[in-house]
Amino acid sequence: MMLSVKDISLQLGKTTILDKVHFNAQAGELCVIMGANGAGKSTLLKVIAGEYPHYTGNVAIKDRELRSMPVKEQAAVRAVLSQQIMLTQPFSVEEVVGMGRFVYGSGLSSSDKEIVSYALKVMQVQHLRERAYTTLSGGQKQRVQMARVLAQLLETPDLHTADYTGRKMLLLDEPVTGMDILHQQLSLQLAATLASRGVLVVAVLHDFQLAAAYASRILLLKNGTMYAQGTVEEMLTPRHIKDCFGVDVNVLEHPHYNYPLVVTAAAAGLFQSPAPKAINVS
Ligand SMILES: Nc1ncnc2c1ncn2[C@@H]1O[C@H](COP(=O)(O)OP(=O)(O)OP(=O)(O)O)[C@@H](O)[C@H]1O
Repeated sequence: MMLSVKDISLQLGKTTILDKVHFNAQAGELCVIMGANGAGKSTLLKVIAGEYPHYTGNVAIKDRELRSMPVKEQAAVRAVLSQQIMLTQPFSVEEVVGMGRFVYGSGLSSSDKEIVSYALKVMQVQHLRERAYTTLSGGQKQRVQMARVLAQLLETPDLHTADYTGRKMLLLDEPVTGMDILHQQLSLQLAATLASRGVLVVAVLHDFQLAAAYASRILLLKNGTMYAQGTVEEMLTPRHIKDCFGVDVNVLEHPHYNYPLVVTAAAAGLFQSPAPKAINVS
C-alpha cells in the first residue's frame, strides 16, 4: 500500500476539522478528493503533506508512519502543490521551477537543469522562463507551480520511461485554479500520465467533468468526515452530489466517452427570487 490513512482526526484551535477520515491508495492511482468549501479537503492533503503532525490516527507512506520519516526523506517521495502560494521575492520562473530540485541538495547539476527545462516545456511556460514570477497572470503562475512539482518528482527529463511505482506521490490542491480549458486538460493529462508511470496522485478538484474524465477513484468529504468513496460512476450520482453540495444535478451518459456528464440547471430558489435564467424554464 502506497498510502494508508487510518482514522485521522485533527483539531485546529478548539474545532475538529477532520473526524476519523479513512482511506487507502495504491501506486498508479489518480484519487480525486471532492467536497464543498470547508469540507476539509485541503486540511486532509496538508496532513498527508506533513504540515499538521499533531493529528490522531495513523498516516503511513509505504507502511511507514509519516511522523517517523525525516522531512528530507518525505520530500524525496512526495511533491506538493498547495493552494495560494505566495512568493514576494522577484524570482524568475526558471528559479521557481528550479526550487523543485532543491530537495535533493543545493545547487543545480546539469541533469537537474535538464529536468527543469523539460518541466517548463511540458507545462508550456518555457517562453516565460526569464520573467519575474510575481508579474505572471494567475493561470500562468499555476502552470509554473505545476512545472515546479513536476521538476521535483521526475528523475529524468522524460515522462514516459521511468517506473516510479511505490516510490513517488504527488499531492495537488486545486491544481487547475485559474487555468484556461486547454491547460486544465493538459494538467490532468499530465497527472494521469504520471499515474500511468506508477506515481500515486491525490488531487483536490472542484470540477466534476475533470474528475469524471480522469479520476480512477473519488473520495467525497463532508463536514470533515469521509462521506463516501468509490468509482466515478458510484460517486457522481444526483444523490451524493445533493448531499455533499446541496445542488440538484442530472447525470447523463456522455455521447462519445465512457464517463458521465454532470449537468446543473440554473439554480432557482437559492435566493428569494429565482435566478433570471430559471424564470422562463417551462
Ligand atoms: N488554521 C486553521 N484554524 C482554524 N480553522 C481552520 C484552519 N484551517 C482551516 N480551518 C477550517 O477547517 C475547515 C476545513 O478547511 P479546508 O481548507 O480543509 O476546506 P476545503 O474543503 O479545502 O475547502 P475549499 O473548497 O474552500 O478549499 C474550514 O471550516 C476552515 O475554515
